[in-house]
Amino acid sequence: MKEQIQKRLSDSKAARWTALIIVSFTMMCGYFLTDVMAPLENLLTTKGKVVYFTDNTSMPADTLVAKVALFAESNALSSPDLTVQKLEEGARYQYIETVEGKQETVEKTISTVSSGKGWSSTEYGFFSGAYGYINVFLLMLFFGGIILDKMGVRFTGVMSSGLMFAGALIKWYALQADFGDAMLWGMNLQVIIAALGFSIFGMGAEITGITVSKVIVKWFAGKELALAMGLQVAMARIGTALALAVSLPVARMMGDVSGSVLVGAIALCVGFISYLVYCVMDRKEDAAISAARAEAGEAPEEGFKLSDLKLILCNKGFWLITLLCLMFYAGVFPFLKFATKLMIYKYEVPESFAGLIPALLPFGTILLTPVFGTLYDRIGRGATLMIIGSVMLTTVHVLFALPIMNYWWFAVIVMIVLGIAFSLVPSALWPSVPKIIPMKQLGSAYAIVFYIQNIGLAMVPTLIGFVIDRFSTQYNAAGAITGYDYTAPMVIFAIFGLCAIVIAGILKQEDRRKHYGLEESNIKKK
Ligand SMILES: NCCCC[C@H](N)C(=O)NCC(=O)O
Repeated sequence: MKEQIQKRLSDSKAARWTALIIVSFTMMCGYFLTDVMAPLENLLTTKGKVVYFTDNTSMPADTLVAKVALFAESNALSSPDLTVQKLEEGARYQYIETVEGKQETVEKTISTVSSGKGWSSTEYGFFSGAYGYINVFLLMLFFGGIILDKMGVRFTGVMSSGLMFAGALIKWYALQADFGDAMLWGMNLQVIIAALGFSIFGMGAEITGITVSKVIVKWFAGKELALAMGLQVAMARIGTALALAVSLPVARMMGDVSGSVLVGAIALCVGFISYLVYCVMDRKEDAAISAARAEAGEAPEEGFKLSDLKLILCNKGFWLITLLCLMFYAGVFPFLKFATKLMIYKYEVPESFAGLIPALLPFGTILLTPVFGTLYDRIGRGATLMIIGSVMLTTVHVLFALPIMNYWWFAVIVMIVLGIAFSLVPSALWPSVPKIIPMKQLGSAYAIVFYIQNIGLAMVPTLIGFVIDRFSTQYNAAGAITGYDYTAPMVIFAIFGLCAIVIAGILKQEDRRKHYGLEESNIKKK
Protein backbone atom coordinates (compact mmCIF):
# COMPACT_ATOMS: atom_id res chain seq x y z
CA MET A 1 0.00 0.00 0.00
CA LYS A 2 2.78 2.36 1.05
CA GLU A 3 4.67 1.54 -2.15
CA GLN A 4 1.63 2.48 -4.20
CA ILE A 5 1.46 5.93 -2.59
CA GLN A 6 5.13 6.53 -3.23
CA LYS A 7 4.92 5.54 -6.87
CA ARG A 8 4.90 8.64 -9.01
CA LEU A 9 2.13 8.94 -11.56
CA SER A 10 4.81 9.71 -14.15
CA ASP A 11 6.27 6.23 -13.59
CA SER A 12 3.20 4.89 -15.34
CA LYS A 13 3.68 5.01 -19.11
CA ALA A 14 -0.04 5.47 -19.72
CA ALA A 15 -0.29 8.34 -17.24
CA ARG A 16 2.67 10.30 -18.57
CA TRP A 17 1.63 9.93 -22.20
CA THR A 18 -1.91 10.97 -21.27
CA ALA A 19 -0.56 14.08 -19.53
CA LEU A 20 1.50 14.82 -22.64
CA ILE A 21 -1.48 14.52 -24.99
CA ILE A 22 -3.65 16.78 -22.82
CA VAL A 23 -1.17 19.65 -22.52
CA SER A 24 -0.11 19.28 -26.16
CA PHE A 25 -3.73 19.63 -27.21
CA THR A 26 -3.99 23.00 -25.42
CA MET A 27 -0.81 24.10 -27.19
CA MET A 28 -2.08 22.84 -30.55
CA CYS A 29 -5.14 25.08 -30.27
CA GLY A 30 -2.79 27.99 -29.57
CA TYR A 31 -0.71 27.26 -32.67
CA PHE A 32 -3.88 27.10 -34.76
CA LEU A 33 -4.85 30.61 -33.78
CA THR A 34 -1.28 31.92 -34.18
CA ASP A 35 -1.20 31.21 -37.90
CA VAL A 36 -4.86 31.38 -38.79
CA MET A 37 -4.43 34.76 -40.51
CA ALA A 38 -1.42 33.80 -42.65
CA PRO A 39 -3.39 32.40 -45.62
CA LEU A 40 -5.67 35.43 -45.44
CA GLU A 41 -2.93 37.99 -46.20
CA ASN A 42 -4.14 38.54 -49.75
CA LEU A 43 -7.73 38.96 -48.56
CA LEU A 44 -6.72 41.28 -45.72
CA THR A 45 -4.67 43.47 -48.05
CA THR A 46 -7.43 43.75 -50.68
CA LYS A 47 -9.97 46.56 -50.39
CA GLY A 48 -13.67 45.66 -50.72
CA LYS A 49 -15.05 42.31 -51.73
CA VAL A 50 -13.02 39.52 -53.33
CA VAL A 51 -14.70 37.00 -55.64
CA TYR A 52 -13.53 33.41 -55.91
CA PHE A 53 -14.44 31.53 -59.08
CA THR A 54 -15.22 27.86 -59.55
CA ASP A 55 -11.91 27.42 -61.44
CA ASN A 56 -10.12 28.40 -58.19
CA THR A 57 -8.97 31.78 -59.46
CA SER A 58 -9.95 34.96 -57.63
CA MET A 59 -10.03 38.71 -58.14
CA PRO A 60 -11.10 41.88 -56.32
CA ALA A 61 -14.79 42.50 -57.01
CA ASP A 62 -14.05 46.04 -58.29
CA THR A 63 -11.69 44.66 -60.93
CA LEU A 64 -14.28 42.13 -62.04
CA VAL A 65 -17.04 44.74 -62.29
CA ALA A 66 -14.74 47.04 -64.32
CA LYS A 67 -13.72 44.21 -66.68
CA VAL A 68 -17.30 43.07 -67.21
CA ALA A 69 -18.51 46.63 -67.80
CA LEU A 70 -15.76 47.10 -70.42
CA PHE A 71 -16.75 43.85 -72.06
CA ALA A 72 -20.46 44.81 -72.08
CA GLU A 73 -19.61 48.16 -73.63
CA SER A 74 -17.71 46.66 -76.52
CA ASN A 75 -19.90 43.59 -77.13
CA ALA A 76 -23.58 42.94 -77.51
CA LEU A 77 -24.11 40.42 -74.72
CA SER A 78 -25.42 37.15 -76.01
CA SER A 79 -27.10 36.06 -72.83
CA PRO A 80 -28.72 38.11 -70.05
CA ASP A 81 -27.20 35.60 -67.67
CA LEU A 82 -23.79 37.06 -68.39
CA THR A 83 -24.55 40.69 -67.62
CA VAL A 84 -23.22 42.37 -64.51
CA GLN A 85 -25.42 40.90 -61.85
CA LYS A 86 -25.25 40.35 -58.13
CA LEU A 87 -21.89 39.18 -56.83
CA GLU A 88 -23.09 35.89 -55.44
CA GLU A 89 -22.55 32.16 -55.71
CA GLY A 90 -23.43 30.79 -59.16
CA ALA A 91 -23.39 34.15 -61.00
CA ARG A 92 -21.68 33.92 -64.41
CA TYR A 93 -19.52 36.58 -66.02
CA GLN A 94 -17.73 37.18 -69.31
CA TYR A 95 -14.81 39.49 -69.91
CA ILE A 96 -11.65 39.82 -71.98
CA GLU A 97 -8.36 38.53 -70.62
CA THR A 98 -4.91 38.69 -72.20
CA VAL A 99 -3.44 35.18 -72.19
CA GLU A 100 0.15 34.85 -73.50
CA GLY A 101 -0.19 38.09 -75.48
CA LYS A 102 -3.53 37.10 -77.07
CA GLN A 103 -6.91 38.53 -76.09
CA GLU A 104 -9.44 35.88 -75.16
CA THR A 105 -13.00 36.00 -73.92
CA VAL A 106 -13.25 34.12 -70.65
CA GLU A 107 -16.33 32.99 -68.83
CA LYS A 108 -16.28 32.49 -65.07
CA THR A 109 -18.77 31.38 -62.43
CA ILE A 110 -18.58 32.70 -58.88
CA SER A 111 -18.03 30.17 -56.16
CA THR A 112 -17.83 32.42 -53.07
CA VAL A 113 -17.44 36.08 -52.15
CA SER A 114 -15.48 37.34 -49.12
CA SER A 115 -14.80 40.78 -47.68
CA GLY A 116 -11.26 42.14 -47.91
CA LYS A 117 -10.09 44.58 -45.26
CA GLY A 118 -7.91 46.94 -47.31
CA TRP A 119 -4.89 46.72 -44.99
CA SER A 120 -1.47 47.73 -46.32
CA SER A 121 1.44 45.24 -46.18
CA THR A 122 2.93 47.40 -43.41
CA GLU A 123 -0.31 47.08 -41.39
CA TYR A 124 -0.36 43.33 -42.00
CA GLY A 125 3.28 43.07 -40.89
CA PHE A 126 2.58 45.18 -37.78
CA PHE A 127 -0.39 42.98 -36.93
CA SER A 128 1.56 39.73 -37.48
CA GLY A 129 4.40 40.90 -35.26
CA ALA A 130 1.95 41.88 -32.52
CA TYR A 131 2.18 38.28 -31.24
CA GLY A 132 5.41 39.26 -29.50
CA TYR A 133 4.85 42.91 -28.53
CA ILE A 134 3.64 42.44 -24.93
CA ASN A 135 6.09 39.58 -24.42
CA VAL A 136 9.01 41.69 -25.53
CA PHE A 137 8.24 45.31 -24.71
CA LEU A 138 6.45 44.72 -21.38
CA LEU A 139 8.86 41.88 -20.49
CA MET A 140 5.83 39.68 -19.83
CA LEU A 141 7.48 36.49 -20.98
CA PHE A 142 10.35 37.15 -18.66
CA PHE A 143 7.95 37.65 -15.73
CA GLY A 144 5.96 34.64 -16.96
CA GLY A 145 9.02 32.46 -16.39
CA ILE A 146 9.46 33.74 -12.85
CA ILE A 147 5.72 33.22 -12.16
CA LEU A 148 6.09 29.68 -13.51
CA ASP A 149 9.04 28.81 -11.27
CA LYS A 150 7.43 30.45 -8.23
CA MET A 151 3.75 29.49 -8.65
CA GLY A 152 4.03 26.19 -10.49
CA VAL A 153 2.56 24.74 -13.66
CA ARG A 154 -1.07 24.59 -12.54
CA PHE A 155 -1.55 28.26 -11.70
CA THR A 156 0.57 29.46 -14.63
CA GLY A 157 -1.01 27.16 -17.21
CA VAL A 158 -4.57 28.08 -16.27
CA MET A 159 -3.68 31.78 -16.34
CA SER A 160 -1.88 31.59 -19.68
CA SER A 161 -4.42 29.45 -21.50
CA GLY A 162 -7.13 31.84 -20.23
CA LEU A 163 -5.13 34.75 -21.69
CA MET A 164 -4.91 32.98 -25.06
CA PHE A 165 -8.68 32.61 -25.13
CA ALA A 166 -9.29 36.25 -24.10
CA GLY A 167 -6.84 37.55 -26.72
CA ALA A 168 -8.48 35.46 -29.43
CA LEU A 169 -11.90 36.90 -28.56
CA ILE A 170 -10.56 40.49 -28.84
CA LYS A 171 -8.97 39.68 -32.20
CA TRP A 172 -12.23 38.18 -33.44
CA TYR A 173 -14.20 41.21 -32.22
CA ALA A 174 -11.86 43.60 -34.09
CA LEU A 175 -12.10 41.68 -37.33
CA GLN A 176 -15.85 41.31 -37.44
CA ALA A 177 -16.59 44.93 -36.41
CA ASP A 178 -16.73 47.84 -38.85
CA PHE A 179 -14.58 50.78 -37.69
CA GLY A 180 -15.15 52.76 -40.88
CA ASP A 181 -12.12 54.92 -41.65
CA ALA A 182 -11.15 55.40 -37.98
CA MET A 183 -7.39 55.62 -37.63
CA LEU A 184 -4.93 55.46 -34.72
CA TRP A 185 -1.14 55.97 -34.90
CA GLY A 186 -1.42 56.27 -38.69
CA MET A 187 -3.05 52.86 -38.93
CA ASN A 188 -6.56 51.56 -39.34
CA LEU A 189 -8.19 51.25 -35.86
CA GLN A 190 -9.20 47.71 -36.75
CA VAL A 191 -5.54 46.77 -37.21
CA ILE A 192 -4.63 48.26 -33.82
CA ILE A 193 -7.41 46.46 -31.89
CA ALA A 194 -6.78 43.16 -33.70
CA ALA A 195 -3.07 43.59 -32.89
CA LEU A 196 -3.90 44.22 -29.21
CA GLY A 197 -5.90 40.99 -29.11
CA PHE A 198 -3.09 39.15 -30.88
CA SER A 199 -0.54 40.55 -28.37
CA ILE A 200 -2.59 39.35 -25.39
CA PHE A 201 -3.02 36.02 -27.12
CA GLY A 202 0.74 35.88 -27.85
CA MET A 203 1.56 36.52 -24.20
CA GLY A 204 -0.73 33.64 -23.20
CA ALA A 205 0.62 31.37 -25.95
CA GLU A 206 4.26 31.89 -25.03
CA ILE A 207 3.70 31.46 -21.28
CA THR A 208 1.69 28.33 -22.07
CA GLY A 209 4.66 27.21 -24.20
CA ILE A 210 7.18 27.44 -21.37
CA THR A 211 4.68 25.88 -18.96
CA VAL A 212 4.14 22.93 -21.27
CA SER A 213 7.92 22.49 -21.69
CA LYS A 214 8.30 22.39 -17.92
CA VAL A 215 5.40 19.94 -17.61
CA ILE A 216 7.09 17.63 -20.11
CA VAL A 217 10.46 17.78 -18.33
CA LYS A 218 8.62 17.09 -15.04
CA TRP A 219 7.00 13.92 -16.42
CA PHE A 220 9.69 12.69 -18.84
CA ALA A 221 13.13 13.61 -17.42
CA GLY A 222 15.41 10.56 -17.63
CA LYS A 223 12.81 8.84 -19.83
CA GLU A 224 11.75 9.57 -23.41
CA LEU A 225 12.27 13.33 -23.03
CA ALA A 226 13.19 14.32 -26.61
CA LEU A 227 10.55 12.01 -28.08
CA ALA A 228 7.93 13.57 -25.79
CA MET A 229 9.05 17.08 -26.72
CA GLY A 230 9.09 16.07 -30.38
CA LEU A 231 5.55 14.75 -30.13
CA GLN A 232 4.38 17.92 -28.41
CA VAL A 233 5.93 20.00 -31.20
CA ALA A 234 4.37 17.64 -33.76
CA MET A 235 0.91 18.19 -32.28
CA ALA A 236 1.56 21.94 -32.28
CA ARG A 237 2.46 21.69 -35.96
CA ILE A 238 -0.89 19.99 -36.65
CA GLY A 239 -2.40 23.23 -35.34
CA THR A 240 -0.24 25.32 -37.71
CA ALA A 241 -0.91 23.02 -40.67
CA LEU A 242 -4.66 23.07 -40.07
CA ALA A 243 -4.58 26.86 -39.81
CA LEU A 244 -2.74 27.18 -43.12
CA ALA A 245 -4.91 24.63 -44.89
CA VAL A 246 -8.42 25.45 -43.68
CA SER A 247 -8.33 29.15 -42.86
CA LEU A 248 -9.11 30.43 -46.36
CA PRO A 249 -11.86 27.89 -47.09
CA VAL A 250 -13.48 28.77 -43.73
CA ALA A 251 -13.19 32.52 -44.41
CA ARG A 252 -14.70 31.98 -47.86
CA MET A 253 -17.51 29.85 -46.48
CA MET A 254 -18.31 32.35 -43.74
CA GLY A 255 -17.86 35.35 -46.05
CA ASP A 256 -15.33 37.11 -43.80
CA VAL A 257 -11.86 36.61 -42.32
CA SER A 258 -13.28 36.83 -38.80
CA GLY A 259 -14.94 33.41 -39.32
CA SER A 260 -11.57 31.60 -39.16
CA VAL A 261 -10.60 33.47 -35.98
CA LEU A 262 -13.91 32.50 -34.37
CA VAL A 263 -13.16 28.82 -35.09
CA GLY A 264 -9.76 29.32 -33.41
CA ALA A 265 -11.32 30.99 -30.37
CA ILE A 266 -13.73 28.08 -29.91
CA ALA A 267 -10.82 25.63 -30.14
CA LEU A 268 -8.96 27.64 -27.49
CA CYS A 269 -11.93 27.41 -25.14
CA VAL A 270 -11.71 23.59 -25.44
CA GLY A 271 -7.92 23.83 -24.93
CA PHE A 272 -8.47 25.80 -21.73
CA ILE A 273 -10.81 23.11 -20.39
CA SER A 274 -8.35 20.36 -21.28
CA TYR A 275 -5.63 22.13 -19.28
CA LEU A 276 -7.95 22.07 -16.26
CA VAL A 277 -8.12 18.30 -16.68
CA TYR A 278 -4.30 18.14 -16.67
CA CYS A 279 -4.28 20.09 -13.39
CA VAL A 280 -6.04 17.16 -11.70
CA MET A 281 -3.23 14.81 -12.82
CA ASP A 282 -0.56 17.31 -11.81
CA ARG A 283 -1.97 17.60 -8.29
CA LYS A 284 -1.76 13.80 -7.91
CA GLU A 285 1.81 13.76 -9.25
CA ASP A 286 2.87 16.47 -6.78
CA ALA A 287 1.23 14.59 -3.91
CA ALA A 288 3.15 11.44 -4.85
CA ILE A 289 6.43 13.38 -5.11
CA SER A 290 5.91 14.96 -1.65
CA ALA A 291 4.93 11.61 -0.12
CA ALA A 292 8.02 9.95 -1.58
CA ARG A 293 10.27 12.74 -0.26
CA ALA A 294 8.71 12.58 3.21
CA GLU A 295 9.07 8.81 3.20
CA ALA A 296 12.75 9.10 2.28
CA GLY A 297 13.22 11.83 4.91
CA GLU A 298 14.26 14.36 2.24
CA ALA A 299 13.51 18.06 2.66
CA PRO A 300 11.09 19.51 0.08
CA GLU A 301 12.87 20.79 -3.04
CA GLU A 302 14.22 24.30 -2.60
CA GLY A 303 12.16 26.87 -4.47
CA PHE A 304 13.37 29.19 -7.19
CA LYS A 305 15.34 32.25 -6.04
CA LEU A 306 15.86 35.39 -8.07
CA SER A 307 19.61 34.93 -7.63
CA ASP A 308 19.24 31.74 -9.72
CA LEU A 309 18.76 34.00 -12.73
CA LYS A 310 22.44 34.94 -12.52
CA LEU A 311 23.42 31.30 -13.00
CA ILE A 312 21.34 31.14 -16.16
CA LEU A 313 22.52 34.47 -17.54
CA CYS A 314 26.21 33.68 -16.98
CA ASN A 315 26.07 30.44 -18.93
CA LYS A 316 27.65 30.73 -22.41
CA GLY A 317 26.02 27.54 -23.72
CA PHE A 318 22.64 28.88 -22.71
CA TRP A 319 23.23 32.10 -24.67
CA LEU A 320 24.32 30.20 -27.76
CA ILE A 321 21.14 28.09 -27.70
CA THR A 322 19.11 31.26 -27.18
CA LEU A 323 20.71 33.10 -30.10
CA LEU A 324 20.39 30.07 -32.33
CA CYS A 325 16.72 29.92 -31.41
CA LEU A 326 16.30 33.62 -32.27
CA MET A 327 17.93 33.32 -35.69
CA PHE A 328 16.46 29.98 -36.71
CA TYR A 329 12.88 30.80 -35.74
CA ALA A 330 13.17 34.32 -37.26
CA GLY A 331 13.70 32.49 -40.54
CA VAL A 332 10.70 30.21 -40.15
CA PHE A 333 7.63 31.52 -38.32
CA PRO A 334 7.69 35.07 -39.77
CA PHE A 335 8.34 33.52 -43.20
CA LEU A 336 5.14 31.48 -42.86
CA LYS A 337 3.14 34.71 -42.44
CA PHE A 338 4.17 35.81 -45.94
CA ALA A 339 4.56 32.43 -47.65
CA THR A 340 1.02 32.13 -49.02
CA LYS A 341 1.27 35.40 -50.92
CA LEU A 342 4.77 34.41 -52.09
CA MET A 343 3.21 31.30 -53.63
CA ILE A 344 0.53 33.39 -55.36
CA TYR A 345 2.83 36.02 -56.87
CA LYS A 346 6.19 34.25 -57.39
CA TYR A 347 4.98 30.74 -58.20
CA GLU A 348 1.61 31.75 -59.70
CA VAL A 349 -0.33 29.30 -57.55
CA PRO A 350 -4.10 30.08 -57.50
CA GLU A 351 -5.04 31.70 -54.20
CA SER A 352 -7.39 28.84 -53.29
CA PHE A 353 -4.47 26.38 -53.25
CA ALA A 354 -1.66 28.72 -52.27
CA GLY A 355 -2.02 28.09 -48.51
CA LEU A 356 -1.61 24.34 -49.07
CA ILE A 357 2.07 24.65 -50.08
CA PRO A 358 3.22 26.39 -46.86
CA ALA A 359 0.95 23.93 -45.00
CA LEU A 360 3.26 21.14 -46.25
CA LEU A 361 5.91 22.54 -43.96
CA PRO A 362 4.18 21.84 -40.64
CA PHE A 363 2.59 18.66 -42.04
CA GLY A 364 6.08 17.27 -42.81
CA THR A 365 7.28 18.12 -39.32
CA ILE A 366 4.40 16.21 -37.69
CA LEU A 367 6.11 12.92 -38.59
CA LEU A 368 9.71 14.03 -38.63
CA THR A 369 10.02 15.92 -35.33
CA PRO A 370 9.28 12.83 -33.18
CA VAL A 371 11.55 10.75 -35.46
CA PHE A 372 14.48 13.14 -34.97
CA GLY A 373 13.53 13.41 -31.27
CA THR A 374 13.88 9.63 -30.92
CA LEU A 375 17.17 9.81 -32.80
CA TYR A 376 18.45 12.39 -30.33
CA ASP A 377 17.16 10.31 -27.37
CA ARG A 378 18.98 7.24 -28.63
CA ILE A 379 22.14 8.35 -30.40
CA GLY A 380 22.56 11.97 -29.38
CA ARG A 381 24.31 14.31 -31.88
CA GLY A 382 22.09 17.25 -30.88
CA ALA A 383 24.51 20.02 -31.91
CA THR A 384 25.18 18.34 -35.26
CA LEU A 385 21.44 18.08 -35.96
CA MET A 386 21.12 21.82 -35.29
CA ILE A 387 23.94 22.65 -37.74
CA ILE A 388 22.43 20.51 -40.50
CA GLY A 389 18.97 22.08 -39.95
CA SER A 390 20.40 25.60 -40.14
CA VAL A 391 22.25 24.86 -43.39
CA MET A 392 19.01 23.56 -44.91
CA LEU A 393 17.10 26.66 -43.77
CA THR A 394 19.62 28.97 -45.45
CA THR A 395 19.64 26.99 -48.69
CA VAL A 396 15.86 27.11 -48.86
CA HIS A 397 15.67 30.88 -48.48
CA VAL A 398 18.41 31.41 -51.07
CA LEU A 399 16.40 29.26 -53.49
CA PHE A 400 13.24 31.27 -52.78
CA ALA A 401 15.19 34.52 -53.32
CA LEU A 402 16.66 33.55 -56.71
CA PRO A 403 14.62 34.59 -59.76
CA ILE A 404 14.72 31.07 -61.18
CA MET A 405 12.51 27.98 -61.26
CA ASN A 406 9.28 29.84 -60.65
CA TYR A 407 7.25 26.62 -60.86
CA TRP A 408 4.79 25.46 -58.21
CA TRP A 409 6.42 21.99 -58.02
CA PHE A 410 9.78 23.58 -57.27
CA ALA A 411 8.18 25.57 -54.43
CA VAL A 412 6.76 22.28 -53.10
CA ILE A 413 10.20 20.60 -53.10
CA VAL A 414 11.85 23.58 -51.41
CA MET A 415 9.08 23.70 -48.81
CA ILE A 416 9.61 19.98 -48.03
CA VAL A 417 13.32 20.66 -47.43
CA LEU A 418 12.33 23.51 -45.11
CA GLY A 419 10.03 21.05 -43.33
CA ILE A 420 13.00 18.73 -42.67
CA ALA A 421 15.04 21.65 -41.31
CA PHE A 422 12.10 22.72 -39.19
CA SER A 423 12.00 19.23 -37.68
CA LEU A 424 15.72 18.83 -37.12
CA VAL A 425 16.44 22.00 -35.16
CA PRO A 426 13.44 22.07 -32.75
CA SER A 427 13.79 18.34 -31.98
CA ALA A 428 17.37 18.94 -30.86
CA LEU A 429 17.18 22.49 -29.52
CA TRP A 430 14.42 22.20 -26.89
CA PRO A 431 15.62 18.99 -25.19
CA SER A 432 19.14 20.47 -25.09
CA VAL A 433 18.12 23.23 -22.64
CA PRO A 434 17.74 20.85 -19.63
CA LYS A 435 21.26 19.54 -20.40
CA ILE A 436 22.62 23.00 -19.68
CA ILE A 437 20.20 24.34 -17.03
CA PRO A 438 18.92 22.45 -13.91
CA MET A 439 15.20 21.69 -13.42
CA LYS A 440 14.42 24.29 -10.78
CA GLN A 441 15.59 27.13 -13.09
CA LEU A 442 14.11 25.58 -16.19
CA GLY A 443 10.92 27.69 -16.30
CA SER A 444 12.99 30.88 -16.24
CA ALA A 445 15.51 29.46 -18.71
CA TYR A 446 12.82 28.54 -21.26
CA ALA A 447 11.20 31.94 -20.63
CA ILE A 448 14.42 33.78 -21.47
CA VAL A 449 14.94 31.69 -24.62
CA PHE A 450 11.32 32.39 -25.67
CA TYR A 451 11.75 36.06 -24.72
CA ILE A 452 14.72 36.55 -27.04
CA GLN A 453 13.02 34.45 -29.71
CA ASN A 454 9.95 36.71 -29.44
CA ILE A 455 12.07 39.75 -30.32
CA GLY A 456 12.46 38.08 -33.72
CA LEU A 457 8.83 36.99 -33.91
CA ALA A 458 7.73 40.57 -33.16
CA MET A 459 10.18 42.56 -35.23
CA VAL A 460 10.76 40.41 -38.31
CA PRO A 461 7.16 40.44 -39.66
CA THR A 462 7.05 44.20 -39.10
CA LEU A 463 10.33 44.57 -41.00
CA ILE A 464 9.28 42.26 -43.83
CA GLY A 465 5.86 43.98 -44.20
CA PHE A 466 7.67 47.31 -44.52
CA VAL A 467 10.22 45.92 -47.00
CA ILE A 468 7.43 44.46 -49.15
CA ASP A 469 5.57 47.79 -49.23
CA ARG A 470 8.74 49.76 -49.87
CA PHE A 471 10.88 47.57 -52.13
CA SER A 472 8.88 44.63 -53.42
CA THR A 473 5.50 45.97 -54.52
CA GLN A 474 5.20 46.67 -58.25
CA TYR A 475 2.72 49.24 -59.57
CA ASN A 476 1.34 50.12 -63.01
CA ALA A 477 1.20 53.66 -64.41
CA ALA A 478 -2.19 54.23 -62.74
CA GLY A 479 -0.70 53.36 -59.33
CA ALA A 480 -2.49 49.99 -59.02
CA ILE A 481 -0.53 47.02 -57.61
CA THR A 482 0.46 44.60 -60.36
CA GLY A 483 2.68 42.17 -58.46
CA TYR A 484 5.51 41.62 -55.97
CA ASP A 485 9.22 40.88 -56.27
CA TYR A 486 10.20 38.79 -53.26
CA THR A 487 14.01 38.98 -53.64
CA ALA A 488 14.64 41.50 -50.82
CA PRO A 489 12.49 39.81 -48.14
CA MET A 490 13.89 36.37 -48.97
CA VAL A 491 17.49 37.63 -48.79
CA ILE A 492 16.70 38.92 -45.28
CA PHE A 493 15.39 35.48 -44.29
CA ALA A 494 18.53 33.83 -45.76
CA ILE A 495 20.74 36.09 -43.60
CA PHE A 496 18.97 34.79 -40.47
CA GLY A 497 19.77 31.24 -41.64
CA LEU A 498 23.42 32.12 -42.13
CA CYS A 499 23.66 33.51 -38.58
CA ALA A 500 22.03 30.28 -37.29
CA ILE A 501 24.73 28.16 -38.99
CA VAL A 502 27.54 30.16 -37.38
CA ILE A 503 25.96 30.04 -33.90
CA ALA A 504 25.22 26.29 -34.13
CA GLY A 505 28.90 25.72 -35.08
CA ILE A 506 30.13 27.69 -32.05
CA LEU A 507 27.65 25.79 -29.82
CA LYS A 508 29.12 22.47 -30.95
CA GLN A 509 32.64 23.70 -30.09
CA GLU A 510 31.46 24.97 -26.70
CA ASP A 511 29.80 21.63 -26.00
CA ARG A 512 33.12 19.89 -26.67
CA ARG A 513 34.83 22.21 -24.18
CA LYS A 514 32.19 22.23 -21.41
CA HIS A 515 30.79 18.69 -21.82
CA TYR A 516 27.11 19.69 -21.74
CA GLY A 517 26.34 16.35 -23.33
CA LEU A 518 24.60 17.77 -26.41
CA GLU A 519 26.15 15.08 -28.58
CA GLU A 520 25.17 12.33 -26.11
CA SER A 521 21.93 10.34 -26.00
CA ASN A 522 19.18 11.36 -23.56
CA ILE A 523 17.93 7.99 -22.34
CA LYS A 524 19.82 6.96 -19.22
CA LYS A 525 20.57 3.25 -19.08
CA LYS A 526 19.46 1.82 -15.71
N1 LIG B 1 3.84 30.15 -34.21
C1 LIG B 1 4.03 29.78 -32.87
C2 LIG B 1 5.22 30.42 -32.26
C3 LIG B 1 5.69 29.58 -31.12
C4 LIG B 1 6.92 30.06 -30.55
C5 LIG B 1 7.36 29.23 -29.37
N2 LIG B 1 8.09 30.08 -28.50
C6 LIG B 1 8.22 28.10 -29.82
O1 LIG B 1 9.31 28.30 -30.28
N3 LIG B 1 7.78 26.88 -29.73
C7 LIG B 1 8.53 25.73 -30.18
C8 LIG B 1 8.29 25.38 -31.63
O2 LIG B 1 9.18 24.78 -32.27
O3 LIG B 1 7.21 25.67 -32.13
